[in-house]
Amino acid sequence: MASDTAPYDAFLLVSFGGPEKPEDVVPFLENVTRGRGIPRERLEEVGEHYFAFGGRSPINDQNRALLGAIEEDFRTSGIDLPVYWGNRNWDPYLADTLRRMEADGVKRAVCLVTSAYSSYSGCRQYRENLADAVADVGAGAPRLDKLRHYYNHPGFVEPNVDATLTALAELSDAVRHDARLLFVTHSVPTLMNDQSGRGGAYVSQHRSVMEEIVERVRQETGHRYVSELVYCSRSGPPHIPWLEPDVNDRMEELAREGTEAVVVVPIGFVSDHMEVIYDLDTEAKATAEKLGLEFGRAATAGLDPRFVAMVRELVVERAAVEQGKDVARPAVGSQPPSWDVCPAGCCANARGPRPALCGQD
Ligand SMILES: CC1=C(CCC(=O)O)c2cc3nc(cc4[nH]c(cc5[nH]c(cc1n2)c(C)c5CCC(=O)O)c(CCC(=O)O)c4C)C(CCC(=O)O)=C3C
Ligand SMILES: [Fe+2]
Repeated sequence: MASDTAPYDAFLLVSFGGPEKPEDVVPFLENVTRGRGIPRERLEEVGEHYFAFGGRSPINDQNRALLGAIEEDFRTSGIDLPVYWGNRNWDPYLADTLRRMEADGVKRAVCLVTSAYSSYSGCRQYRENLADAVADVGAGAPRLDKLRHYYNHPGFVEPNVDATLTALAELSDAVRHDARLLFVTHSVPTLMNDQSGRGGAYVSQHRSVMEEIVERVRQETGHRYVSELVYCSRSGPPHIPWLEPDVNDRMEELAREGTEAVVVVPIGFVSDHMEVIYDLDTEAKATAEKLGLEFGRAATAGLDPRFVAMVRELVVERAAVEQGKDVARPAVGSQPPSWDVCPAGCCANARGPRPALCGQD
């Protein structure tokens, strides 16, 4: 039987990677920040976040679980594609995974990266990592296509809507109605936002997800919650502007203005990365306690079956495109479905052009 995922003969999950034991932490941070100009004090501080969790990031286990769920979903949907996983910053490294794919006879794979939005860090840098890994492996490396951005796919947005509703329901009745929704994502340099997508896409994509969730929560609850986009994990030297406000700073202001409860909704993250379990569940929660704010945290998409099914739907959609067929491209909110092949110049590398796959340049 011809598979509806031709021309692909494998699926590749592409992610960030994280340390798994205390001895991994410093070499991991060196991998992440090589040539990125991150001050030493920031590195020491972030190292402490990892040490506080036993030197183990949750991200690799989350990717193993996601890959397992995708494999199972493929199997029950009659899709016969082997699944692979490779990282930018830690074992299993992309080049090692590509070597294994070559040895298994894989010729052409479709890739999902674990960043949903456009930015250099979340898109082009992965495209550069794929180019580097292919160059490393040589002529026998599989050909790679990257799935479109999925921040506005219903399979990503709907789990976030339900998670917001659940977190709101868990607040006490007295404060729920006037609770502030704080949609949280990873801060990036303002220049990186300016250069994201065809310009400013990082923030505008997050805003469209936030507005869609707020509207759907209104449809369910009859109340339009006052909402805003805030940031976590600011890094870099202090003289370089990054997206603001920081979630903690904003909670300070809100508490002073009389807000009694906040729900943080980490739409910038697909699972409970270190930024979620440290910056939100540990640091922001402590800030809320100090300020006397009631605090809720919405779950990330994680292993939600709709999110897992989205991966399959995107694979089938892209295969149909490659077969020359017309396809429906599900997308919710104010933004159209994203491109399959990144346009020239999108998510530019502020340090200058480098070889990248899956785009026009
Ligand atoms: C947009 C974005 C995402 C996408 C959202 C997504 O993919 O989910 C993301 C993901 C991640 N970032 C992660 C960790 C780190 N990011 C760092 C540094 C930086 N991130 C940046 C941006 C982003 N990062 C930037 C502009 C820097 C400055 C250095 C540079 O310009 O490249 C540093 C260095 C120390 C520090 O500076 O904080 C670390 C340790 C982890 C793993 C977490 C875990 O272990 O669970 C993940 C998934
Ligand atoms: Fe990061």
